[in-house]
Amino acid sequence: MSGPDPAIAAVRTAVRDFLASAGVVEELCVAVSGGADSLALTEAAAFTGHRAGLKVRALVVDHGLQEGSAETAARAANTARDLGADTAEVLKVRVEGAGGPEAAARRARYGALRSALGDGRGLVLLGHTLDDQAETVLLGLGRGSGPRSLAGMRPHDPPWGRPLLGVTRATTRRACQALGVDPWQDPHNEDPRFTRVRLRAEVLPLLEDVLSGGVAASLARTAAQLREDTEALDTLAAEVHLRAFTDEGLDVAVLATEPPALRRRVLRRWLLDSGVRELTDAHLRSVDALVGHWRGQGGVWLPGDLVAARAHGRLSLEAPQSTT
Ligand SMILES: Nc1ncnc2c1ncn2[C@@H]1O[C@H](COP(=O)(O)OP(=O)(O)OP(=O)(O)O)[C@@H](O)[C@H]1O
Repeated sequence: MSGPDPAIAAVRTAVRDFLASAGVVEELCVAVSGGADSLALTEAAAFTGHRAGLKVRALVVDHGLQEGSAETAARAANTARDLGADTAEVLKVRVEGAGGPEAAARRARYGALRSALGDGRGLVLLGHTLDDQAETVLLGLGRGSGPRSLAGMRPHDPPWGRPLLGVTRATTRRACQALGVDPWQDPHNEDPRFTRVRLRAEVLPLLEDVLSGGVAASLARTAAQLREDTEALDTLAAEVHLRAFTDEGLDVAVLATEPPALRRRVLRRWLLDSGVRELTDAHLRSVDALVGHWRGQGGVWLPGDLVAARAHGRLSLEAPQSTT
């Protein structure tokens, strides 16, 4: 008796392993764009989910941005049902707000997917692959991002789940072929005006050639290693935060004895939790200088209209003094 096609089996195994390590899942959803990644994922989620007694809901977001988007979404929903999803819904969203159409679409998409999920312990599976992870890491390296960005996307990031971070895009394409489905090709994925498209089409193939292959897997491995390091450092930083915390602000004496890398993690968490938005590395280093390079300097202005200042051995965060 022959088993399933190897590509289908590889995707199913990835989903099975992911679900086995996900803890209790009460509701299993799959975010379906209609592309090869999310269709292969849908089949594997239905196959694995049904064996675990779970119903599988396919969620397709229609951003309404491209002509014929409603038909594309309806087709994706139908294919998801054909592949075994128990239900398939199209979520129509309005794309608006700051940051350009890509960012606005992303916000609307994740907002709609989150709202579609019930209150229980539900998961929305996303079809990001090993290649997506490699592109994220490479992009981050080129832009000088910190280890948090280079750690890439997390497989378990409730309510999001990414079971395919160890599966290549070529495998999901082969799985779709073996399943007899014709995935939707997003025209944006061919458009060289997008940095990510050029990275995918030009930079990664060249790197693969120069380094004799295996680059995408290596980049994904680097991300996984950095993720472990980042999580360990975050745990240590949370302990320092607890020791430094007082009602009047953070105790400088506690922070000053810590290595800068740990100190900046404490300060980052403190600033983000206090409402600072779009914190850059330069901001963070200026706040850190209030501890590590103290020469009586004034407060640091931060996005979100807040000022971090040092007084009486404490760091505090306040609204700026009005000058009128
Ligand atoms: N229109 C959509 N409806 C439902 N899910 C979607 C849609 N578009 C993307 N997704 C989900 O997100 C996954 C990643 O998609 P894609 O790589 O196109 O997104 P991205 O914009 O590159 O990444 P990110 O979602 O991290 O911004 C898909 O495999 C799918 O699970």
